[in-house]
Formats: sequence, structure tokens, C-alpha cells
Amino acid sequence: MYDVNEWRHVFKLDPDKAISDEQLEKICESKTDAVIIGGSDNVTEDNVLSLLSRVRRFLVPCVLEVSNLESIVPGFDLYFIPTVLNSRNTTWITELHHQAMKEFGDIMNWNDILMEGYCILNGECKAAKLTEAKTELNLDDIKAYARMAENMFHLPLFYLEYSGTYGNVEAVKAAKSVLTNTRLIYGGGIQNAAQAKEMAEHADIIVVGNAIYENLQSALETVRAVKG
Ligand SMILES: CC(C)=CCC/C(C)=C/CC/C(C)=C/CC/C(C)=C/CC/C(C)=C/CC/C(C)=C/CC/C(C)=C/COP(=O)(O)OP(=O)(O)O
Ligand SMILES: O=P(O)(O)OC[C@@H](O)CO
Ligand SMILES: [Mg+2]
Repeated sequence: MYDVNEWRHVFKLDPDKAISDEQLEKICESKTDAVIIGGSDNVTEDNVLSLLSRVRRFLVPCVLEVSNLESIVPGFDLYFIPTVLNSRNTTWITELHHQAMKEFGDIMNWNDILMEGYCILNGECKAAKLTEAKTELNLDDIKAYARMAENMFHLPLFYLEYSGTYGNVEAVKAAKSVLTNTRLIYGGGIQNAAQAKEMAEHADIIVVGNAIYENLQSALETVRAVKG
């Protein structure tokens, strides 16, 4: 029903951060392709459900990006499941996933679930610290992770994650150069239309997160910059 292959721009809402109804309406009616609900800190069943019910007043597709087992709730259009390819700790590559399959395996509808191969590149972000990601990577390392996502694991999504800081365009270009079927997602530090446009020249989908809470007007301008 929802074709992520057509998406170019998404907003990521953090369930741990406050957003007014008026601000949320602007995000949901911005003509972005989807709203992702996700974060790395204090993501709970309660704050996920509360944000989902507020986003549901609008027509925009709503995705849960799963970050822990406790906050997986029904009612989303799609579920994105990260596996951190450059983590040093198997917990974040396959272990929580194994646990989740034991818990939810019988009721999972794989038409609504997409795996994301994460490559985290900002060593200072919470997700990097939590997952013990190996972030000192050169362009060849990044290309190799992208190839693993597509050719080895056949993942539908490869996510270059610079959460909190604007990343290296050359890294995005390098990842894109080796991907054919797997969609390239770029997220991190996009604060304005120019940055959105620059990353969207190489990434298939760009994600705007923190800017929603820091400069909403500028965040909204990223939609038109990417989707015209
Ligand atoms: C009942 C029902 C609806 C069932 C549906 C079935 C279903 C979807 C089952 C789930 C199956 C499954 C395999 C789940 C996996 C479970 C799991 C916990 C996997 C681990 C995920 C993971 C690697 C998390 C690590 C952290 C991470 C990469 C989070 C992604 C998001 C992210 C990086 C956000 C940025 O966070 P933020 O807080 O904004 O950070 P900053 O401070 O840097 O801004
Ligand atoms: O919050 P920012 O830095 O925009 O990053 C977006 C997203 O990639 C975070 O997972
Ligand atoms: Mg954030």
C-alpha cells in the first residue's frame, strides 16, 4: 500500500520531545512523504501511542522506527527495524531481533515491516554510543557496508546516520554509487532547504529530525526543497 521507493523526504518525530498541536499539524500537512516516530532515548509505549494517536488525525503515512522491545505497538502503517551494521555489539545487530522474533514472530505481517541497515557515522550521537558503533570509517568502509546491506543481506533500506550533525556529502555519494535496489536514507543535521537539497541529490530519502524542534519554519522549507 505504501511504496517507500517513491519517498524522498520524511520527518522524524521524537516521542521524548514535546510538540504542540499547531506544530504537529504543520509537519503532518507539509506534504512530506511520511512521518517516522522514533528516537534513542526514553521511547516508551505511552509516549509512542500518544504521538501516534495525534498523528493519526492527518492523512500522512506514519512509521514506527523500532528502538526497543517495550514500545512496539500496533496501528502504524509501516514498521522500520534498524540493524546497526557497524555496531561492535551483537545486541544491536541480531540479538534484540532474535528476542523480538520469539515474542512477535507469529503475528508479524512482513508486508508492513522493512529492515534498515544502519551505518552510524557521528560518534558523538546517542545511537552511536548506545550501539558502540565503529564510526571512524573511510569511504571504502562505507561502500562495503552499503554493499553488505544490498548484496549480502538484501535489505530494502540502507541508512547513513549522522544524527545531530550535518554529514559528509562524499560519504552519501560513495554509498549511493554501489546501491541499485536498496534505498539510501540520509539523516543528520539537516537544518535548512539548501542542506536538504544537497543531500537529496545523492540520497533517495532524506530525514529531518532535530530541526523540527529547533527551527520549525526552516524544517518545513526542506520539504519543498526536495519534492519541488
Ligand atoms: C504487536 C505488533 C504491532 C507487532 C508488530 C511486529 C513488529 C514490528 C515486530 C518487531 C520485530 C523486530 C525484529 C524488532 C526488533 C527489535 C529491536 C529492539 C531492534 C533493535 C533496534 C536498534 C538497533 C536500536 C538502536 C538505536 C537506534 C539505531 C535507533 C534508531 C533511531 C535513531 C538513531 C534515532 C535517533 O535518536 P535521537 O534520540 O534523535 O538521537 P539524538 O539525540 O542523536 O538526536
Ligand atoms: O535529528 P537529525 O540530526 O535531523 O537526524 C535525523 C535522523 O537521522 C535521526 O535519526
Ligand atoms: Mg534526535
